[in-house]
Amino acid sequence: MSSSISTTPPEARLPLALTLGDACGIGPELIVRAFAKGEAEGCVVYGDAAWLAHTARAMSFTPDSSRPPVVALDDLAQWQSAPRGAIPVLPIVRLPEDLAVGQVDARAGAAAFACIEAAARDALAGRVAAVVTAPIHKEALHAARVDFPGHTEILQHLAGGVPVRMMLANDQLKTVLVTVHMALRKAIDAVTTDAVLQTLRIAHHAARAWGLRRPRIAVAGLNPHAGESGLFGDEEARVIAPAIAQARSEGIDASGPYPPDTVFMRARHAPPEHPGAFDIVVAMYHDQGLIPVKYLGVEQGVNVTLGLPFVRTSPDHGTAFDIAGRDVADPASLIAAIRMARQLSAQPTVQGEPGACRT
Ligand SMILES: NC(=O)c1ccc[n+]([C@@H]2O[C@H](COP(=O)([O-])OP(=O)(O)OC[C@H]3O[C@@H](n4cnc5c(N)ncnc54)[C@H](O)[C@@H]3O)[C@@H](O)[C@H]2O)c1
Ligand SMILES: N[C@H](C(=O)O)[C@H](O)COP(=O)(O)O
Repeated sequence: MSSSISTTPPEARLPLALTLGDACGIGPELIVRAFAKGEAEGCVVYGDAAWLAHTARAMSFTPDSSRPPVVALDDLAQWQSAPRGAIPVLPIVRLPEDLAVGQVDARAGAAAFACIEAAARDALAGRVAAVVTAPIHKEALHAARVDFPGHTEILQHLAGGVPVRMMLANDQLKTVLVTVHMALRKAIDAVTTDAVLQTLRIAHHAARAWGLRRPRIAVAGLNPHAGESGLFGDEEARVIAPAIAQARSEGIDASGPYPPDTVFMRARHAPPEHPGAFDIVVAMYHDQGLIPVKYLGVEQGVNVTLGLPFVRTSPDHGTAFDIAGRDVADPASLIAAIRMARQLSAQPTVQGEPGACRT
């Protein structure tokens, strides 16, 4: 993760579960590319060995980077016996051969869900060190009658409904969202004092576990210019400020609400031009928090679910149906997600119930 997060090398005892994602998207080719680059060492793919082998055959490789062999495991316990450089696959699903890459297909949605479920089960049972998820397509999931919008909500459900928050992070910026996958009209109503306070507690707890003694958390407003003293809305004074005050009384270094259009610029850590006034920005809704991180470079960003009893990371991009199957997708964000999962899972207290935090 960021150079500002202290880490220790992971114990190599448990593998990372790497889910296949939507087979019609770029996930499978990114997984092959990550293994070919030697960046997925210690990962076991929860997916379909035949589909991955087929994907690998369709990709081009130079003499410096050869096509990794795919090995189907009978059991997770066999993962360490796979040859070095091979792609070990726990065959959770068998995908139909007539799936068309680049298209929404309920069968791909159902398979993606089965892989996530299996990985989460193993993470909850302590059989894997972390879960890294390749991208899924939300329409395919919906077509498969999976009643969750994304991984965040699926994993929250499988973990028993614990409070979770989505964080998007790169080396320069970390944002944690109060609301995630919902219509903007609903998101505005879902910005409550309790939801903001819970976000602050979860973000503070997670950042402390990364090694920040007193994380500086900026809170974005909801309205333009954070309401301009009530001229453009009163949620800042009525809803957000009381959450900040309560968090501060609990020892959390929260401040704001700040004008949303400039708070990310102030938090950006890229010295010397951008010294970074804050460690984390709490954003009120999905696009407010995700656009600044993705705009800095979709290849750098990592999505982390905070609050789960296990580590879960993901690339910050989606299934990219427009380029799937063309062998042009950039594996950098998936590789960053794998690296971050290794680092965070080496931190014993990174996840879990935050409660009220006093420093
Ligand atoms: N982690 C996840 O599971 C995840 C994350 C984001 C979006 N999604 C889902 O993915 C689906 C498609 O979303 P979208 O089209 O809005 O966003 P997208 O990220 O899939 O694609 C947006 C643009 O970025 C490009 N792009 C994305 N990843 C790339 C890569 N690795 N290399 C090169 N170019 C890349 C695409 O070609 C496209 O032009 C939606 O269903 C969305 O909800 C899933
Ligand atoms: N909101 C995420 C993004 O835009 O990157 C994406 O939809 C993935 O969400 P899950 O991790 O919940 O699948």
